[in-house]
Amino acid sequence: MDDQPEMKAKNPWHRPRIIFITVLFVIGIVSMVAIGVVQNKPLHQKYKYGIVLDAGSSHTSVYIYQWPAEKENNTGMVQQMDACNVPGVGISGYSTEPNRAGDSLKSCMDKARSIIPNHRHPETPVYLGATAGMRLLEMKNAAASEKVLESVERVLQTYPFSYQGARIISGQEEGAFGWITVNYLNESLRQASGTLGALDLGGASTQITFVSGQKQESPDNSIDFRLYGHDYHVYTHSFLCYGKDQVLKLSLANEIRPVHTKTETIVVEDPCFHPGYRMNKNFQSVFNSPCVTGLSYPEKNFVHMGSGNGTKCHAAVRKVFNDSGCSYSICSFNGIFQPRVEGQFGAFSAFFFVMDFLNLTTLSLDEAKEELGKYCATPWEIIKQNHPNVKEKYLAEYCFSGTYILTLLEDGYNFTSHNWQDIKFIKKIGNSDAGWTLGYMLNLTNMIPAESPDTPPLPYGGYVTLMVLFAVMILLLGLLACKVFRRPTGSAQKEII
Ligand SMILES: O=P(O)(O)OP(=O)(O)OP(=O)(O)OC[C@H]1O[C@@H](n2cnc3c(O)ncnc32)[C@H](O)[C@@H]1O
Ligand SMILES: [Ca+2]
Repeated sequence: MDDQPEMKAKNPWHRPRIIFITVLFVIGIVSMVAIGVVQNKPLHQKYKYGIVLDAGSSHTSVYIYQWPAEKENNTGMVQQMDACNVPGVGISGYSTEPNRAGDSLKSCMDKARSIIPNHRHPETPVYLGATAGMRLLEMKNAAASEKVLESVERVLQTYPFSYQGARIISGQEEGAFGWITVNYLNESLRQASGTLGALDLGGASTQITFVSGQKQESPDNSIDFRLYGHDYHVYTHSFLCYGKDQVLKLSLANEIRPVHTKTETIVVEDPCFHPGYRMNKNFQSVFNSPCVTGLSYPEKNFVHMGSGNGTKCHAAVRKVFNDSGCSYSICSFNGIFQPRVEGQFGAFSAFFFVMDFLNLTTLSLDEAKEELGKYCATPWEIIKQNHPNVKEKYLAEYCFSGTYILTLLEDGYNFTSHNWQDIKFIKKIGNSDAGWTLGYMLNLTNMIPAESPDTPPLPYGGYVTLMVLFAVMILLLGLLACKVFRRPTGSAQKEII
């Protein structure tokens, strides 16, 4: 028993060995933490890109989207990187010279090529979707619409991207993808809670889409989605010819009909244009659309003269809605089934442009009607003086467009003063425009899974924190163990001293 402490005290390697083991232990722990951190660190942000061309009736816009390469299936990850407005008219406006349709896209496509990194070009998908302008052209002249699509296809194929096709999308798709876009951007798809309805007003058609708990009486208007593990029963309808440019033609045509055409100068008085507004127009510009049907018209010009009367304008616009003949329990207009509107709505495109210009976005329905009445009665000269920088065509039409919007929402879709505040007039959500294009791309690239993707139980930050805490705990335990392990030796040494 006496020999033992003497032997330990004499061992010259005892202390260095403990130091060596401790150092190794510390290095081990530090390496473990370092490897954990490095291994799980997000890779240097790498983005992927996608391009969607919205070939609308009034103009084409090119949207470029980007998303972090490793997070394709996470909601809210795809963002709009850039939007480019193609100069000139929409592609359906090139029906008589189709080659110019493709050429018109070049400036925006060149821009896309310059802002997307070169090494991503071959894998960047390009989609073109045409909406109501091309639907109408197809109805009027199928061969011309085919040529226009061929022309845009030829040009898009000259770019180094992955061309995925140019086609006319259906009104149902336009409504559904607009709904997906706003709910994806609003991050409402992951939570089973409320979604946003989508209201889109274009130049040639308008769409209404919302989740409805009521019985869907018309299969054409009903879509079922399963997204991120949730089921959605969505009502949608697209009214062709009810975009604001076509309704202007319809309502003008209604006012022209009673006019006696034998007189020298035909004057059409219009309560939806400001007093003092006088413009020479061609009958053809009103009657050239398949939306304005069954009428012969004189090959003459007419004088379009404003009288600025909100009440009469509302009455004139009201005539474009047909309220008779609903074969369902409930309809919007023109015999189309529509359940009662439910929940919150995002109203975008021309709903926003017009209501925002008129400063009506935050008013109640009654206040909006009153303000609009005053605006319509304002003389055209004063309107022009007050807005010298606004395009004159838009400026002349805001009274009509505002009246159409209020009439469509109240008399058409049956919103009331009680649920008026449920409509939010929006242009963007975050940095991305509200519209059908993002939803279209998410769908075609399978970026919205039916089931919720498996997510790690801990976020990255939480994972690293836990790793560090555990490492520190093990280190402390190790040191404690060393101390306890050394204690008998120390007391034995003391005994010798
Ligand atoms: O959906 P479709 O019917 O194909 O048409 P579009 O896609 O071309 O239609 P937009 O939403 O781009 O525009 C809708 C209408 O609003 C008009 N518009 C665009 N910007 C506007 C602004 O700032 N003020 C007023 N009107 C505007 C435009 O000329 C159209 O008549
Ligand atoms: Ca549109």
